[in-house]
Amino acid sequence: MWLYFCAFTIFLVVLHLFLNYNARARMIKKLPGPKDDFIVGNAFRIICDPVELMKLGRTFAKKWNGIYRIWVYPFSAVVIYNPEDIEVVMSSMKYGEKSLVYKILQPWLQDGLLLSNGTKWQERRKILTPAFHFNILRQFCVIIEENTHRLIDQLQKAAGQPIDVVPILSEFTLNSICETAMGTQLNEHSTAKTYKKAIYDLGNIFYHRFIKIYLYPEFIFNATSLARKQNKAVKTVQSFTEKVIRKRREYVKEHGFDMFNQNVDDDEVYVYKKKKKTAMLDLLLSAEQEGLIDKTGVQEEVDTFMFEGHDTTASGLTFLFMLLANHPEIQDKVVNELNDIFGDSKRWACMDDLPKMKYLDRCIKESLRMYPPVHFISRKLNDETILSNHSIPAGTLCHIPMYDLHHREDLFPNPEVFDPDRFLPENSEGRHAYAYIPFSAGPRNCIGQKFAMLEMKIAAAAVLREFELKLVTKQSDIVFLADLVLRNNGPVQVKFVKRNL
Ligand code: HEM
Repeated sequence: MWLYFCAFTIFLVVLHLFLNYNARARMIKKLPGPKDDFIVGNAFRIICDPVELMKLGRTFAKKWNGIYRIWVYPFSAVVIYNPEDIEVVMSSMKYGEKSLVYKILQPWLQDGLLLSNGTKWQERRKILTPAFHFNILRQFCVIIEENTHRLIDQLQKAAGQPIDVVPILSEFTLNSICETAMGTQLNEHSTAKTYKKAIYDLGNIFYHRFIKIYLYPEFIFNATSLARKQNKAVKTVQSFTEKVIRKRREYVKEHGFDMFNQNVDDDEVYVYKKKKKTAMLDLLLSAEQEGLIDKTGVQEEVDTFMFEGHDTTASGLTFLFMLLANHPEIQDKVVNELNDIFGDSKRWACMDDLPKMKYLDRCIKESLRMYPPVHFISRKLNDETILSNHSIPAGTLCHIPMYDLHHREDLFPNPEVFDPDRFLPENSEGRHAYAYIPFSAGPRNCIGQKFAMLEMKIAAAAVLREFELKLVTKQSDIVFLADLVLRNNGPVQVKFVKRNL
C-alpha cells in the first residue's frame, strides 16, 4: 500500500515538474501573475462562472501594472494593457494572427476577414475596403434612418414605461446590417424569423463555449449537444445568406450593378429615390466576376459582416442610452446641439449633418471608452517578443483587455466618470495613440468603424429628438458578464418619454 502511495506521489511530483518547470513555463513565470496551483497552474482560478470571470479580469488588472501572465499547461497567455506594449503587437502584421479563442467562431465565419490570415486576409481587406467609402456610407445612412424610424415606432409603443433596450437595439442593428450588407430587409422574408433565431442561438452557443475553456478542443466540443445545436444553427444561417446571395447574383446577371451607375454626389438621390442599396454584396459579386474571390469567399464575408456588424453596435448603443439616461445634464447638451442643427424641422438627418454633431460624437467616444463593446481581443505571438522588458516565449497567447486599458487612472483620470470632454482636441493632446482603441488599431483594426459611428450617431440623434431618456438602470447596477461583446448580467432598462419640442 505504502509503495503504491509513494509511487503515485512521485508520479504527481514528476508530472508537476514536467508541466510547470519546462523551458516555456520558466520563461513565462518570470512575469507577475496569479499564484500557481499544484499541477494545474492557474486553471482553477480562471474556470469560474461568467460574472466571476469578468470580475477576476478587473481584479488582476488592478493588482498588476500593465502586464501579467496566466499559465495552464500547455497554454501560456500574457495580458497586456500598457499602450506601448499594445503598439508593439497591434502595429505590425507580424502579430496579426488571431489566437485560438477565435476558433469557436470558425464553423460560422470560416475564413472571413475577422479570422483569416496572411495573403487571404490582405486580398479580402483590399476588396472590402471600398464598401466603407464615403459615398457608399451615404447610401447606408438612408437604410439606417429607415430602420431607426422603425425602432422609434417600437419605442413609442412602450413610451413612459421602463424598457429593456438590449433586445430592441439588437433587433435594430441586425436589421440594419442585414439590409446594408445583403440589401435585404429581414421582414421581407418568410424564413427571416428562423434566421434571426439561429443568429441569436449561435451567439448563445459561442458564449457558452467561450467561458468554458474545456470545450475548446474540437473532439470534446463535438461530443456535446451544444455542437449539434451549433451545426443546426450554422446550417440555417448559411442557407439563408446563400439564398440571398444567389438571388442577387441572378439579378446582377440580368440587370448589372445598380451601385456603380448612381449619382453619388447628391444626398437627395438616396433619401427620396430609394435606390437599390446593396453595396457590400455587389462589391463582393463584382470581385467574384473578376475572379478575385470565389463563391465560398462571398458567403464567408457576408456572414462575417452579419456577425461583427450587429452585436457590437447594439452593445455600444445600449450603454450610450444607459449613460445618457444617467446624466440628464449631458443629455440636454446633446439635445441643444440637435436643436441647433434641425431647429423645428422634422427632416431626417443626412450625411452633411453628422459632422455637426460634435458633442454627440464625444459622448459616443466616451461611452465606447467606458463600455467598449469588444472588451478584449487576442493574438498569437509566433516569435519570442519583448513586452514591458520581459521576454515572452513564442507560442504565447496575447490578450489585450481594452476595458482595463480604458480604465487606467493614469491615462483617463477618474475613469468611472462619464466625461465626453475628455475627447475635446485640447484634452486628447499627448494621449498615446494606443491608449484608446475601441475599434482596435493598426492594420487589423475594425473595417466597419465608420459605419458603426454613423449608425450609432443616426440612431442616437433620431431617438433623442423624439424622446427624453429617463433613468431606470443605474451605472452602479451594471454587472458584466464574460462574453464576446460587453454585456450586463440582466436587462438594461431606460424610460423613453415623448419630448414636447
Ligand atoms: C461599436 C461597434 C464596433 C466595435 C466596437 C468594433 C470593434 C472591432 C474590433 C476591436 C475589431 C478587432 C478584432 C480583433 O482584432 O480581433 C474589429 C474587427 C472587425 N470589425 Fe468591428 N466593431 C464594431 C462594428 C463593426 C461593424 C458595424 C462592422 C461591419 C459593418 C464590423 C466589421 C469588422 C470586421 C470585418 C473586422 C475584422 C477586420 C480585420 O481583421 O481585417 N465591425 N471590430
